[in-house]
Amino acid sequence: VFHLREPSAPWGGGWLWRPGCFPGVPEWRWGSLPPPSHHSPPPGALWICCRVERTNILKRKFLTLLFVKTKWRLCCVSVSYVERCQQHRWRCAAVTFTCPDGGLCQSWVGAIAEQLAAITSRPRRLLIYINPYGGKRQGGRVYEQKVAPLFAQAAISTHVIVTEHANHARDHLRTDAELKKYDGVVCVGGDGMFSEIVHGLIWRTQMDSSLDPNSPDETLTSCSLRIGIIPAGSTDCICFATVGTNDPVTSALHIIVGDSQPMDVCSIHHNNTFLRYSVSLLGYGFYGDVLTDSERKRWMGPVRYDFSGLKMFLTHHYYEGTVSYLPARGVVGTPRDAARCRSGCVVCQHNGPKPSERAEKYETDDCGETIRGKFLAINAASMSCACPRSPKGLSPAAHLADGTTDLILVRKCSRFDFLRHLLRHTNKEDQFDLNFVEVHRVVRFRFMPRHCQSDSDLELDLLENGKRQIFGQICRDHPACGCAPAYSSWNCDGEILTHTAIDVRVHCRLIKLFARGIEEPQVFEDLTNPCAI
Ligand SMILES: Nc1ncnc2c1ncn2[C@@H]1O[C@H](COP(=O)(O)OP(=O)(O)OP(=O)(O)O)[C@@H](O)[C@H]1O
Ligand SMILES: CCCCCCCCCCCCC/C=C/[C@@H](O)[C@H](CO)NC(=O)CCCCC
Ligand SMILES: [Ca+2]
Repeated sequence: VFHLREPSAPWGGGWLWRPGCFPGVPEWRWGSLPPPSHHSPPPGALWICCRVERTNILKRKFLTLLFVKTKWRLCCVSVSYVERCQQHRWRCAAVTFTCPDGGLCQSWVGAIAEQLAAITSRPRRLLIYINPYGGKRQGGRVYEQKVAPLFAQAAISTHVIVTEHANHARDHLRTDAELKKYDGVVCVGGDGMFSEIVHGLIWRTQMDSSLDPNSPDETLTSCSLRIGIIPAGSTDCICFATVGTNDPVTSALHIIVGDSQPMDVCSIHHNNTFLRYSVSLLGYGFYGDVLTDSERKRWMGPVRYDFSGLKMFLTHHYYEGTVSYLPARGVVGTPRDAARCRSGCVVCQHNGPKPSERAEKYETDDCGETIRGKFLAINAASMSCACPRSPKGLSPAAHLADGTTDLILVRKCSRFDFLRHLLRHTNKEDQFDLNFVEVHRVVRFRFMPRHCQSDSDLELDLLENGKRQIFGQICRDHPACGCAPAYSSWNCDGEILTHTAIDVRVHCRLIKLFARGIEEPQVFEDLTNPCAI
């Protein structure tokens, strides 16, 4: 068999179904839309990638038998398509149509090519960054063996850059990359690598729009290029929470079919200076300490988080400070909802489109809430943060693109209670249904650690809590004492922030991913149907 890919054969997507009137093939029909009689995809009608090949097995066989060449020339059209498997995984499958007539075969190819060319959402040129040191250091191998062949099959042209140092991808995107040449940017690595791409693209977009990223009040311009994630990191929570699985082939197929999922991004500022962007977890206290400790153990690979997690759980530090926030008003949904953000989420559709109106309202609205206290953890989850460690995530009902973040405050409590809270991230129980945990859906918040509070605030504390506690705090601030530290660090999507006093604002749908959100199970229940291709 030899494959003869038509040089002009574009790759794209559409629907294949039966019965129909594809020329010469009574069984199957191809089109860019599903058949009108079906409200949902019929069994077996899946997104398609098309590969054209011409085989001459029979030709060769019969030539030796001195059969006339033209009579026995056999043409095949092989159509590759996406097949849904268990647990949100996608795989590439193929169906081959044989045709005794070369001209007819060419007309099929032409029909398919026409349909595919009409689909503009599919990327044709991608800029790819590979972090060779992420996770288990398998990024390069995963890309070469599992992803590159699929992109080649789909006729996607790629420019691949293997990063040589941290922030290589971010800096290249900020200044050097010729973004007009591409339909998307792909990172092969973990959440840290994704964060680099996000920082590079957002920065570049704001510069191109002459906007000031340092101002927390600036309405930022959304990035036009979509980002693909080939998971090869330690947590890979962005991929898991937007696709439902951490599987390189599945992610590659979502890129090939041109999916698009908008996502909220938080900008973090200190004294009107931009620090970083966050798309998943912004965590002070427990998650900040876990990250600080685990960075020293990078050599351990992904297991470093389990080790540092256990250590920080036993250490049981709490931190004092003040959190002020602006609740998300006029939005549908709360952090305690049973409903989850899924593909085509109606909450995101309802809350998402008018984010700037809400932001303006809040800028002139001074009625933020303020909470002062001792916290084991302060977490802001702009999305569920689901990952293999916690399949429902830090805030299971958070939304990918609703313009809000869920602010979770875990007050000082016993080790036993904190363990109950942590364990509930891994089972069906509600981690917020505890009297020392509160959760608020917000559009903006500030945190001020106690040691940064103004003198007047400290005097107020003195009056409220008595002299002894203030002296206790001063003692803790003193490094030589060996007492509990007065402040933690912020874990911002797996990077440590340089400041503890921060101002955070949510920017609704600032970026887009090559994903579609997690699909509801019934979408792929058809799999078990014997009619499936
Ligand atoms: N060539 C490189 N050498 C060293 N560090 C790099 C290189 N390329 C990227 N990095 C940095 O490595 C860090 C970690 O990478 P990555 O996010 O891919 O894996 P991870 O930390 O294991 O996974 P996760 O973020 O999912 O926990 C990133 O912050 C990135 O800036
Ligand atoms: C004693 C049993 C305890 C079980 C507790 C399980 C709770 C797990 C919640 C996991 C939440 C992950 C949030 C994602 C954060 C990522 O942006 C970040 C970068 O990859 N990862 C970490 O900071 C790594 C954070 C790792 C935390 C352990
Ligand atoms: Ca959100």
